[in-house]
Amino acid sequence: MTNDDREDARRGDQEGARWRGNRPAPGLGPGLGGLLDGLPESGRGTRTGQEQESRGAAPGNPFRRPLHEPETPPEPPRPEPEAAPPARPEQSEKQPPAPFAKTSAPPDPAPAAPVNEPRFNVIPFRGGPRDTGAQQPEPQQPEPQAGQTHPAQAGPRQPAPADPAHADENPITTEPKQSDNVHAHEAAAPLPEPQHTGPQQRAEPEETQAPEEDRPRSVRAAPAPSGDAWGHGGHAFDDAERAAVYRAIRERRDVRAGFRPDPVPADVLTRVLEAAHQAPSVGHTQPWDFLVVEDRELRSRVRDLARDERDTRSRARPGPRAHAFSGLKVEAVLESPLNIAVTVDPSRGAHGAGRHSRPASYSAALAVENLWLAARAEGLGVGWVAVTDEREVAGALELPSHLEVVAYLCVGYVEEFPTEPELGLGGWAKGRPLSWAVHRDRYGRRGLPGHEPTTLLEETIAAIGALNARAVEEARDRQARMTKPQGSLGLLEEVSVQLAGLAGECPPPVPEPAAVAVFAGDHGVYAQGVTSWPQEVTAQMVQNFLDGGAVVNAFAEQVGAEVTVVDVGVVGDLPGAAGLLPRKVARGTADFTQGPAMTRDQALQALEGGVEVARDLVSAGNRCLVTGDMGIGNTTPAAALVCAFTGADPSVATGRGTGVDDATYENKVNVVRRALEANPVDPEDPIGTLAALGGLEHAALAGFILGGAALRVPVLLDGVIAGSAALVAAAVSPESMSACFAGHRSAEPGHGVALEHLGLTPLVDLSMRLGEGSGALLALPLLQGSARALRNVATFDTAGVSTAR
Ligand SMILES: O=C(O)c1ccc[n+]([C@@H]2O[C@H](COP(=O)([O-])O)[C@@H](O)[C@H]2O)c1
Ligand SMILES: Cc1cc2nc[nH]c2cc1C
Repeated sequence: MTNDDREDARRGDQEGARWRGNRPAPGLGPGLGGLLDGLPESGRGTRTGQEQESRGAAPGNPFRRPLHEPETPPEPPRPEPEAAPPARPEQSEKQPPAPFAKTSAPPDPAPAAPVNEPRFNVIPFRGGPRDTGAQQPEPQQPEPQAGQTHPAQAGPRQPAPADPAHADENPITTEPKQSDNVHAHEAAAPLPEPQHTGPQQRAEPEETQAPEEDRPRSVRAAPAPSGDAWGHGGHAFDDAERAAVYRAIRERRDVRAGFRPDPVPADVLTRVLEAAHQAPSVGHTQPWDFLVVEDRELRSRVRDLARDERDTRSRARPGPRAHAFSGLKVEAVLESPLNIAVTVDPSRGAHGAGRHSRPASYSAALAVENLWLAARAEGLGVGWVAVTDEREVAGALELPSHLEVVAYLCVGYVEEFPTEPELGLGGWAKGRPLSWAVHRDRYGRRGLPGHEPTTLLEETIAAIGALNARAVEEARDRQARMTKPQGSLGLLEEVSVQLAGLAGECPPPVPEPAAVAVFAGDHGVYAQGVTSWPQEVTAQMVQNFLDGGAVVNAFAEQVGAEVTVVDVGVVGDLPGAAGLLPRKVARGTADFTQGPAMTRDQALQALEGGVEVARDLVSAGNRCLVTGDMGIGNTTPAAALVCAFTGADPSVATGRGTGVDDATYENKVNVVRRALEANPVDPEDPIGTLAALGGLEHAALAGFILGGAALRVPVLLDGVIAGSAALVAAAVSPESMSACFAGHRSAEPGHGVALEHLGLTPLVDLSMRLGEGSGALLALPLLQGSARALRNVATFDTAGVSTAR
């Protein structure tokens, strides 16, 4: 085969070129241009008619087939076809079709579609897309007049009206979407706004209430969407009381600093303790005790324990996390006027109802929450010192040996209550929207009350949008004004522009901290002799990752990234360990030379598993997601996916993986060819194709990419396994590529084919072929450097440097 023949097989295919037309048009710098070009000046986004179509029920929609179809069992194994001879160009008429080569004509020029901005379910960055026009500022609420209820006390907000600009964007659910800039949890509870004045105008106790028409207007039942505002049965609190309850819940904070030394009056403290003591307890055992600690000597002991523990843990954390951890304040133990240790006696009421199944600490935790809410209502701050080992605290407090410490709390009046949870303000973690946590009837059927349940995948795809045009423009403009010759940062300039467009702000946040997720799975095609390594190496390497002994650990440590390993399909059992997410969908895939590798449901489960991992890592405060993989034999399904999605011939897309001899390589090419023949794929069904030809880690990686894109967090791709998963993600949602950066180009030839097809330019090209996330982690500082340059480098005007003549 000549080079020209190869080129023909890979690229000359007209149909392949047509499918490529479905992705954003290339045009900017090498590779990245495809993602950034075509952003209309109007800043109304890039969604083409065709892309719109791909979200709806129109022809060309990858979801013409429902995502969750009734399961049909894979066909029974077919007799093994005769081994095909090695691929030769003259046999091209026998080659399997390139299904995704046939799907689409080139997109129409971008019409004035809405700007794609963070929206429903997107966790906005702090200081995020506000200035892009993407997020409308909260309407200014007038300060309450005397006797009026402040809007902040008014209970959960009404659902925001659907944003007409996006009203048609989710063809899968029929429910109106919530406004982009409203967190689902903020808009969730449909309480009517209070109509009355203040807590002093309380409703009469229930039994003495006047007839409705005789009550003051302020406490009359407000018309409510369902039932009356007094609640069905008339037992609800009045509006002001409910608002107060919800306010205490909403404004409770874990206060770490800013305690005032003023003493807490005895009556106030007693009320707060009384509230704690009224907590529900399993079997009404009330297993708690409250040790009020004012003695400075005792408190100093606990403070020292907390400080030592914090410093030890901070040293064990990767770079940016260590910094954040070392900033955790423990001084509140002494700054606050008193501490309360909530203890539990596990032996109390051991024969009580329900105690066999619920440990006493459950009840004590409820007492802590009651205490916390009552304290908030009294204007008292509470900080839970959670960094310490509770047994050591018990020792420091000289507790009787049958008692355990459930919580150690700092209590006192405070300078202020933080507006948001402090860990959120410090970039440690972001709250999960309520809609992520509510399932209907069956786990996975997500939907808030009153909304049609949807799947995680549908919701994720609906949330993905293109780059923010205004931020892209600002970043380009700034690049041109920075104190350097234009273009001198090469590809990094476009990388920074893409980061800005993704974040919806210029300069964009530096993508740190980063987390690498290594998705691990095994493969039925292993039986076809496609690799020279034993299958058990997958599980053994997972253990190595968890023990910190692999290349991914070394490279992750270097760049301060956290390593998470996700078992989506390892054959063997993996013992539970910190850093391992057990998300096994199956014990490996089926042999795809005999039929589909996975059922559709398995592929969907793995995809959604990947989305969840992305969500959780971003909720944990990560600002960059790095892909990793582990799976003996997984370069074979990767090659098959590359062939299916790009039209490349197996002889072009297949490589030697971990390293195989010539005979094994010939066989591997043949196996890929047979797999494509055994699984005729529907060009309009990318998920069916994934199920037929992919692996569980490929599916999870595709979900991980989609999940990152929906949250507008950069996804740094590793090698050929990630590249093949990105082909799936792009077929499902072309705009998801706006979040993707190719960390490196692997030596595996299918990776180059995939990257070219996707229009991604690798940041590093070191002939590596390890996987695990190794190549992407080496590229992480480049991604971060591009954002740092845009943030930190002075412009010609501010630095007083002359521009070129
Ligand atoms: O990332 C790549 O491009 C890459 C290229 C070759 C091999 N690998 C890794 O090697 C394993 C699969 O190789 P193989 O030969 O068993 O298919 C799997 O664990 C991959 O992470 C990874
Ligand atoms: C040892 C080994 C380490 C790996 N890391 C990723 N894939 C791998 C494959 C093998 C065989």
